[in-house]
Amino acid sequence: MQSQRTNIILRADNVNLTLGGNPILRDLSVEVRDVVRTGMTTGQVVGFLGPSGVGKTKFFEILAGLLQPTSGTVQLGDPLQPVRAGMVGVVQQNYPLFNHRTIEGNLMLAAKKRYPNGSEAADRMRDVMGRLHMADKLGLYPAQLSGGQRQRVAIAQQLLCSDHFLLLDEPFSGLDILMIEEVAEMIQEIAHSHELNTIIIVSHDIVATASVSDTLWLMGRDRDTNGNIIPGARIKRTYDLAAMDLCWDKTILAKPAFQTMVSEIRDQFHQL
Ligand SMILES: Nc1ncnc2c1ncn2[C@@H]1O[C@H](COP(=O)(O)OP(=O)(O)OP(=O)(O)O)[C@@H](O)[C@H]1O
Repeated sequence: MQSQRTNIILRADNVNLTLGGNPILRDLSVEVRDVVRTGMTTGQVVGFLGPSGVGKTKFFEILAGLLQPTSGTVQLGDPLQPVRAGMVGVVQQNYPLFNHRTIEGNLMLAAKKRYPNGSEAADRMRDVMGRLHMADKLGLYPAQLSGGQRQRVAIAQQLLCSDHFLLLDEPFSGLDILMIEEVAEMIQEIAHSHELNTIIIVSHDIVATASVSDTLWLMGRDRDTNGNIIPGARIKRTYDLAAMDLCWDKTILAKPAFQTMVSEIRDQFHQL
């Protein structure tokens, strides 16, 4: 399908992070451009892959404005502006919800931060929950939901109080195959509900992540001429799945080019 990448809507420039004297991220630069398809609203989905301990979470926190890098900048939006905490919704794995409040009560707390007018907050909350096929769960308590349903509520919470950008930490972990498909569909649905919507997924599940992404970032470290690791991770490789015609279509999972890419990524993990 014909697509184009236009304005930059997220940009990290020469991000460095040193913790306890150890370089964790080194001169890390990356950008996300608005993907445009004629006659369609197309958001962006970036899959962010890398071996355990390489620095994904730290970069994730910097992208969300939750951690200040040692040097470098992150800008996002259209027009670009320096990231501040709250601009990016972060959905962590443990989906923190207040157990003594109903789902509606939990979500109204988030919605009122952004929409001080109670009836507007309630309208936005019902709209978001409707889009996530959860409108009938508003009266329940968190303990009455399944893990997947709690995840949806956590996503709804972030959609209500942030601006187009969502970071999902391990959205597929602990889910069975049917739930993975359902979450993948939901991610695409949210992404494509607004042109600027951009979802960044950090995950160890290469296939599920690649199946929903239009871009993949591979994070890793360089090696010197003797093969020793140079401390500090960078984005080692970017796959443009839109240009490779490997996105927005469930049938890509069966395409030989998709399978070749997945095994290439698996092989690269040993070097990253
Ligand atoms: N406060 C700290 N001081 C020093 N080093 C730290 C600190 N916090 C994290 N690190 C180191 O930073 C590196 C990157 O950690 P990070 O949590 O970002 O990795 P990750 O890629 O998200 O790993 P995983 O996939 O296992 O969650 C790790 O090697 C970790 O030991």
